[in-house]
Order: sequence, then C-alpha cells, then structure tokens
Amino acid sequence: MGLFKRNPFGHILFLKKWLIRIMGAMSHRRFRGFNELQIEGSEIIKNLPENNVLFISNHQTYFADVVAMFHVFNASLSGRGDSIKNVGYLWNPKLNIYYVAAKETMKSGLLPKILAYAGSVSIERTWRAAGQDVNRQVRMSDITNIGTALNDGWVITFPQGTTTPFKPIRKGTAHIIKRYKPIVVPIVIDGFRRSFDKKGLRIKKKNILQSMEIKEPLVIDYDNESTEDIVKKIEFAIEQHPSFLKVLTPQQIKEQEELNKLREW
Ligand SMILES: CCCCCCCCCCCCCCCC(=O)OC[C@@H](O)COP(=O)(O)O
Repeated sequence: MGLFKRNPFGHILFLKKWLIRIMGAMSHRRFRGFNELQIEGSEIIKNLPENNVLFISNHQTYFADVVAMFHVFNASLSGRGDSIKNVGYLWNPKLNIYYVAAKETMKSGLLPKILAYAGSVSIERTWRAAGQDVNRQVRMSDITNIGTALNDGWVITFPQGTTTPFKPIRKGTAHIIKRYKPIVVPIVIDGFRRSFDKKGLRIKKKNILQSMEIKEPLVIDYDNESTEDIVKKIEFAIEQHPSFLKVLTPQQIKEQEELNKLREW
C-alpha cells in the first residue's frame, strides 16, 4: 500500500487525474472552439454500467480520436446532452477509461509516453510493425491486460488496428468479445482526418465539421455466435463494411456533397 491509490496497472490515480485535466484543458478548443464536434447518442453513455464496456470505433488519427472520446464520455457523464460545452466536466474525470493502442505508437516519443499514462493498454500488433507487414503470435499478456482493463472499467478499441479506412476488422476483437462478454458500444467518427495530421497532434485545418455518433450496444450471443459473425457485425456497426463504399443513390450523393462542403479546406 502506497500513499496513493493505484489502478490494477499500477498507475497512480491522482497523477492520471491531473494528466486528463491538463491534456483536456489544452485540447478542448480543438473540438469546441475553432472546430465544433457534432455529437450524437451521448445518452447511451449515461446508461452504461461502471465496467466491462468495450467501445469499438473506426480510426482516423492516432491520438485525437481517443482524446475526443475522453471529452465526450466525461461530458455525457456530467449531464451534458450531445455537447462538450464548458470543460468543467473534466475536473472529476472517470478514471477507469482505457484504450487499446499499438505499443510502437505509444513508445514513439515523449508525448505518447505521457499519454500512455492516461490509460493505454499497449499491445503488439500481430500483422504490422514499423511500417512493415509481419506475422507474429498474439501475446497472451496483451489479451489478459485487455481483460484486466475491462474488469476495471471501459475500454476503447479500434478493431481495424490502423487509421487506413476500410481495412478488415481484426479477429482478435471478436475473440476478446467472446471471452470477456463486454457490452459492445459502436462509435463512428468523421472529420478528424481532415482537421488533424495523421498523428492527431498538429492542426491541419480549422472549422472542419467533426462528428461522433455513439450507437446502441450490439446485441450479441457471446457463446453461440462465431467470431466471423461478430466481425461482420462490427464491420457494419462502425460503417467499415465494403458495401459502404458501393454506389450511392443520387440523393445520398447530394447529402454527402453537402456534408463535404462543410468539411472543405
Ligand atoms: C480529455 C483528454 C484526456 C487525455 C487523454 C489521453 C488520451 C491519449 C490518446 C492516445 C490514443 C492512442 C490510441 C491508439 C493509437 C494507435 O494504436 O493507432 C494505430 C497506429 O498506431 C497505427 O496506425 P497506422 O500507422 O495507421 O497503421
């Protein structure tokens, strides 16, 4: 027992709280200020249990996606409806929020190392490392660490494991779901790629329409559905199934163009 309370990963919660407060205050304007993040579904956040929740999302930038989610989750928990107005919601942030990240990304500099303290469950990707295709074994400790995080709270994951859109969903996510049986909440984000650089640290363009849609939890029969079925469900839920690339109706194209106008830079 030390002087400070720690989480199951040994992180001192007092430090984690200050890190979130400071990073949150510094990043708030990126989502409400010179950009205006459009949020949908924040009431879903309010009704979730304290732990064993897995958020699955499409992925656009290394760091900004997760930072935006920390804002939205905490704002929703402090009673804001689809809004991150008034950053006071970060004074007492939810401390048991984690995110799954590539180990190499979280070790790639001082800032990522600091951000990791805010809740990274860092894992080794089995199929890609240092920009090369590789083929390596899943590490058991990576899986159990995700289990530990789920047991303690909420976990954000990007099942495609890369910021390239329409890449396949990694099967590992489905295995995790069958094994730990979390509530699975899909999230679809957009506009991050245009407002930030690849890492999500530099601002590429202001006044970009950013959006985050939180969807109803997936209905999953954990024991009887196959990993393939679950992968398919995830693909549709986070709108990364190839069919989302297919021919659109003239009405849909018109709507897309309207939206793209708002994203122009
Ligand atoms: C309110 C603000 C509170 C601040 C909380 C800190 C949040 C830390 C954000 C860190 C998020 C890291 C998330 C996962 C990053 C990741 O692992 O991305 C995949 C890339 O590696 C590889 O992608 P690619 O190069 O496209 O194949």
